[in-house]
Amino acid sequence: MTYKKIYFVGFMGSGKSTVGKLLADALGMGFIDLDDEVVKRQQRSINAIFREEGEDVFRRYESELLKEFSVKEGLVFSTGGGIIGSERNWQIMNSCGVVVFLACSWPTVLARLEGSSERPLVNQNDLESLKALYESRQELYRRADVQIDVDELTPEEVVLEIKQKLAQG
Ligand SMILES: Nc1ncnc2c1ncn2[C@@H]1O[C@H](COP(=O)(O)OP(=O)(O)OP(=O)(O)O)[C@@H](O)[C@H]1O
Ligand SMILES: O=C(O)C1=C[C@@H](O)[C@@H](O)[C@H](O)C1
Ligand SMILES: [Mg+2]
Repeated sequence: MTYKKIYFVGFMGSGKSTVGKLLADALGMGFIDLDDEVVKRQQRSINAIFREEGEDVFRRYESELLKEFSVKEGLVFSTGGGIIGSERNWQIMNSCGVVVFLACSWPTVLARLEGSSERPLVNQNDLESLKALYESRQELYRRADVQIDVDELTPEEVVLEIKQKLAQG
């Protein structure tokens, strides 16, 4: 079955990029990783954008691309971990498709992000402030239409569970 659009949201390391690609392939839908699209469009890394123009400008680029892709059908998106911070982004996602939250515990996030240097918010923050950011976002992520608790699941199992939940409507 092809859906209009599916948007993955969740904290860094929750598996949005990994699972998004797998689900798109399983459903025969196109796949867009919004972080990768910003990098392609800007021809700079996310670290460089944060360093040279700051987080607010990165958020603007991210929102512009979300809007730009909203006219296309049959796409699965992995969004950046902070997409949920803007009401405008929610309006676009809610009006264009289904939002799926990959819920991941803090210890699992930590294990998955170990050694990561591509994520400016991981580089900039100490563990305590990164955890505070994680906690402050949970309520926003829970606004999604569907939640999958991913800690104990392989990416393939996450995909199966999403397919089941989407089929239930
Ligand atoms: N269900 C899973 N089980 C085990 N490892 C996973 C699972 N999902 C993702 N991973 C691993 O966790 C790491 C982070 O995954 P991924 O890059 O997909 O997260 P993300 O949500 O896209 O993060 P970001 O918001 O920073 O882009 C990768 O090394 C990936 O292989
Ligand atoms: O959680 C966040 O705010 C971010 C997550 C990444 O996906 C990137 O979008 C960027 O590093 C910011
Ligand atoms: Mg990603």
